[in-house]
Amino acid sequence: MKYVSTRGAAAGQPHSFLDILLGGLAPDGGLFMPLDYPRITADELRHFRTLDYAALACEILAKFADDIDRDTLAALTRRTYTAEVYRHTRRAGPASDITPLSTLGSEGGTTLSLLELSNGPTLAFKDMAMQLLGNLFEHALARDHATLNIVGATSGDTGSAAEYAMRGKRGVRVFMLSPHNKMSAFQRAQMYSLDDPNIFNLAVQGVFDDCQDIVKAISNDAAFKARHRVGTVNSINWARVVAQVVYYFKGYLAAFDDAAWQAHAEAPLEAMPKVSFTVPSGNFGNVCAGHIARMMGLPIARLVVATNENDVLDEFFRTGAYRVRSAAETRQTTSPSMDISKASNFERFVFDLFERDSARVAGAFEAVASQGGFDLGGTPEFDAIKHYGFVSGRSNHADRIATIRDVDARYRTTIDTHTADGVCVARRYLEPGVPMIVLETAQPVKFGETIREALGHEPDRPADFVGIEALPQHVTVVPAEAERVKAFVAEHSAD
Ligand SMILES: Cc1ncc(COP(=O)(O)O)c(C=O)c1O
Ligand SMILES: N[C@@H](CCOP(=O)(O)O)C(=O)O
Repeated sequence: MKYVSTRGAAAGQPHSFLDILLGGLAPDGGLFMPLDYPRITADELRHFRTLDYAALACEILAKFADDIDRDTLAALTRRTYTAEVYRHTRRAGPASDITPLSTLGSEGGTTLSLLELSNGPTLAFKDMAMQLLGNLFEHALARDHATLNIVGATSGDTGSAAEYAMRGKRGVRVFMLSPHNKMSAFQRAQMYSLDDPNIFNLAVQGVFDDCQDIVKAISNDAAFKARHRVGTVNSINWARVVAQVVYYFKGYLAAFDDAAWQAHAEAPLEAMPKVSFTVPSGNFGNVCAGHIARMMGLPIARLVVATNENDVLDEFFRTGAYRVRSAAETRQTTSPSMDISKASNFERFVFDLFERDSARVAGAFEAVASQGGFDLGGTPEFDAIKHYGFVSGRSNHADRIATIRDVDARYRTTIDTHTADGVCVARRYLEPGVPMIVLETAQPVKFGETIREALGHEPDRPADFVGIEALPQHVTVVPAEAERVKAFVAEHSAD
């Protein structure tokens, strides 16, 4: 499989998977995308049902990473997706399911379920891809005898997932930018209490988008990037997205019982039953993976993009206007990891929507940089969005509180604030006979303040996180200036 930039001008393209594994943006400022999508067959889908998570991940990754030999890939996925690593499961299924599908109940003539993606070391869906990335990076660096300085941005969960995945890894240093004082107390403690010598936390005086802009500025500085061997772990990195594709397949495979599979034992892909997914969204990385799964042929009816009060994406899918917000307009909410007003991966979807016309994509994102957005309202592209299954909705603090209370009362299940945004919006799109799967993106303990407000008690806390907020914290506060961050990286980078 070869990869090209969404903006079309990346030198030396197309590239292989290993070529683009460690980097971030393409050299022309675009994002890497596969030249085309590998398509699955109905028989393949039926075969996937016999596989455990590690084997399923190997099958799907092999379609995108054909420059890693199959045995190595199998060993890497087997080492990553273990019951020991994804051990924080609370409700359904054995831990070895890795991402159990947990049925809430029947609503609107269908089944409403949660796909548990937060059972890994840091209790958020980021662990699903990040643990694999840690092992892939180790493989690539060992091959090249190289070192890597990872510069990343987080609104709360990517940071801890990356740091837990990379801590102690030889030749790797992590410089993680987070918005100063804008994450939950638990999220801050998770990141800042690490004292591994290869981990550096930088609290940026700004919002998440400022952190992300700095990461992109560094990624766009080819000389700095090369001199300090800068890599990235945000979802601008293609490997992050592709690792997230796997659990859409897993969710689909778990959504139907044996009788339904038997009834479709000979059915072609078009006749297989469909599911819908609702995805709490901010940077568009998670739902972008759903889009890719759908483009590969996974029978998905709807991809529901759920936002919080920071509703840039909801506005786009309702009206066609993509209008990014300034730092001052970005709200600090109780689903803080989604407090994002410039969604990095949205460009990947626009690339498909514009039928891979990279000049048009470049023009649209130049308009984002110079005029703050673009408007597809009333154009054929806006009409075409429905063919991709996308719909959207937003929720707010009151909705989150009401949804957390309702799910707790009806189903004896405590959900986190981001998953609550998802459940709230999913309920607007239930269709009889089409199972609705909401991606559970974090565990409630990460947002204890809001859970207390909603339920009047503390969420359950895994034993390994008891007392974490009281540990000493290690963080350097910096202004939202790329040059200041570069100077810090240059001073502390791995040789
Ligand atoms: C808990 C949680 N939910 C949802 C999101 C939004 O996901 P994405 O940025 O991939 O759209 C994030 C951050 O990415 C998150 O940490
Ligand atoms: N919500 C994320 C923001 C970064 O998203 P990413 O998927 O691009 O890494 C976070 O929790 O940090």
